Amino acid sequence: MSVLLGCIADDFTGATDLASFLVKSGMRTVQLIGVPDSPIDLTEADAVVIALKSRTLPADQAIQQSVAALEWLKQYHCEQYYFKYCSTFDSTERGNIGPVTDALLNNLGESFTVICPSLPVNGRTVYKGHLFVNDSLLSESGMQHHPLTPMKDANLIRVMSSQAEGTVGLVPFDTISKGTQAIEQAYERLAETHRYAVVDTLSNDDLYAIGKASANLKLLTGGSGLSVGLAKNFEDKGLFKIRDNSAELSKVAGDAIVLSGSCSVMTQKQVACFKQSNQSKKISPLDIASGKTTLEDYLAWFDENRNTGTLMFYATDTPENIKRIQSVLGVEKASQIVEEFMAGLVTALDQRGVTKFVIAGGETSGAVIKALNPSMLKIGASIAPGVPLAEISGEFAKLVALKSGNFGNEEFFKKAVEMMS
Ligand SMILES: Nc1ncnc2c1ncn2[C@@H]1O[C@H](COP(=O)(O)OP(=O)(O)OP(=O)(O)O)[C@@H](O)[C@H]1O
Ligand SMILES: O=C(O)[C@@H](O)C(=O)CO
Repeated sequence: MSVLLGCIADDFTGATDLASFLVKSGMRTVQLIGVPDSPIDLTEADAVVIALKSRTLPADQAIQQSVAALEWLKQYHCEQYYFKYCSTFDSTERGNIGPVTDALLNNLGESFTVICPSLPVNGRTVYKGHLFVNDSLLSESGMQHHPLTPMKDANLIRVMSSQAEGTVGLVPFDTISKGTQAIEQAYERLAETHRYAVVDTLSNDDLYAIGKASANLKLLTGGSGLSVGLAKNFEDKGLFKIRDNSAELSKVAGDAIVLSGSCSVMTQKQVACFKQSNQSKKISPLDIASGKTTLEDYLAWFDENRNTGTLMFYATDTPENIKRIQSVLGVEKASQIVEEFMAGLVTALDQRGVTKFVIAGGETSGAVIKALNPSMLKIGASIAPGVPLAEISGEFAKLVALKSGNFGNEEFFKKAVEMMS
C-alpha cells in the first residue's frame, strides 16, 4: 500500500482547497474527514488529504490530532507529507503552525522544512518574509479583525519564531528568482543553522521552482499553492503518470442552502450580494444565548420561505459588532454558539430534504460537515480557485461547497448554487 503525498489540513475549507489543486495537477486525491479508525483501501489514490478542525484548538490538542493523522498516513509509506495551513497563516497567538510543524518534523525524524503560505492566484504573496493579501500587508488586510485568529503581524519570520522551537531563515526573492538550483543551495546553507525556510513567492512560476527544490523534503508546509508542482516532481522521479482526473460528481436533486459563519472581508461582500436577490435570515449569537430566538424559529422561517428560491442563513457580521458580541459572550463562547447553531440547522435541513450546502468559513465548514457526518468527500470541478464542488457520496448523495473566508468573488454564492443544479 503506498500513497505519494499524505496531507494534513488544519481546517475543512483548507483541505478541499488543497485537494482541488492536487486534482487539477493530475493526482487522484481522496479527502478524508478526520482520522479514520482503521486502514482503508487507497490503491486508487495518489494523494490523501485528512481534514482536521485543529486550527484554533489549544496547541497540545492540535499536535495530538496532527500527529495521529501523520501516524495513520505513515502506514501508506508516503513519499512526502504536507501540513496545509492557511494562505493567510491563520493561527492563535500560541499558534498551531509552529508547534504542529515541530511535532511533525520530530515524528518524521527530520530537522528542516519550508514555510510557504503563498497563493498568488488568490492574491497571497510573500516578499522579504512579509505576507501580503493583494496590495496590503496581512496585518492591514482585514485579517487583523478575524474573530478567532486575528493576524496582527505580517512578518512570517517573527510569527513563526514566536511559536516554534527552531530558528527561522528566509530564502529571499533574489534567490527565488534564480530558480530551483539556487533555492536548493539556499536550503542546504540554511539547514545548517535553521529549522525552517520562509520562501519569498510572487508568482506561480516561483511556486513551481520552490516545489521542485522541495522535492526531497520529507515534510512540506504551506498553503495550497506549494502543491502545484508536486505531481510533476513525482512524475520526474518515475513514480506515477499525471492524468486528467477531473471527477464527475453525481447529479443531485433537491434544495440548496447557503450558510455563512465567516466574517472575512470577502464573505461580507458575498453575503451582501446574495441578499439582494435571495431571502436571508441573520443568526444573532446574543439572541440565541438569551433564548430570544431558537432553532425552531429558524426552521419555521425556512419552511415558510423555501419556495422562494435558495435561502441563506448567516452569522457574518462587521468587526465592530463581533467585538461587541465577544465582549458579552467571550470569544470562544460566541463562536461555539454560532457553530453549534449551524450544526443544528444543517442536521434539521438535511432531514427536510436539503441536499446542497454552500458553506462559508473554515471553522463553520468543520462544524457543518461534522454534522453531516461523511467519512470522505469526492472532489469535483472548481467553482473558484481553491473552492471545488464536492460530493458526499452514498444512497442519497449531497453536494457541498466549502468556501474559505476570503476566496471567490462577490457573486460566489450564486455561482456555487448554479453549479450544483
Ligand atoms: N456574529 C458572530 N459573532 C461572533 N462570532 C462569530 C459570528 N459569526 C461568526 N462567528 C465565528 O467566527 C468564526 C469564523 O471563522 P471561520 O473559519 O468560519 O471563517 P473564516 O476564518 O472567514 O474562514 P477561513 O478560515 O476558511 O478563511 C467562526 O468560529 C464563527 O462561529
Ligand atoms: O489557504 C487558505 O487560504 C484556505 O485554504 C484556508 O485554509 C482557509 O481557512
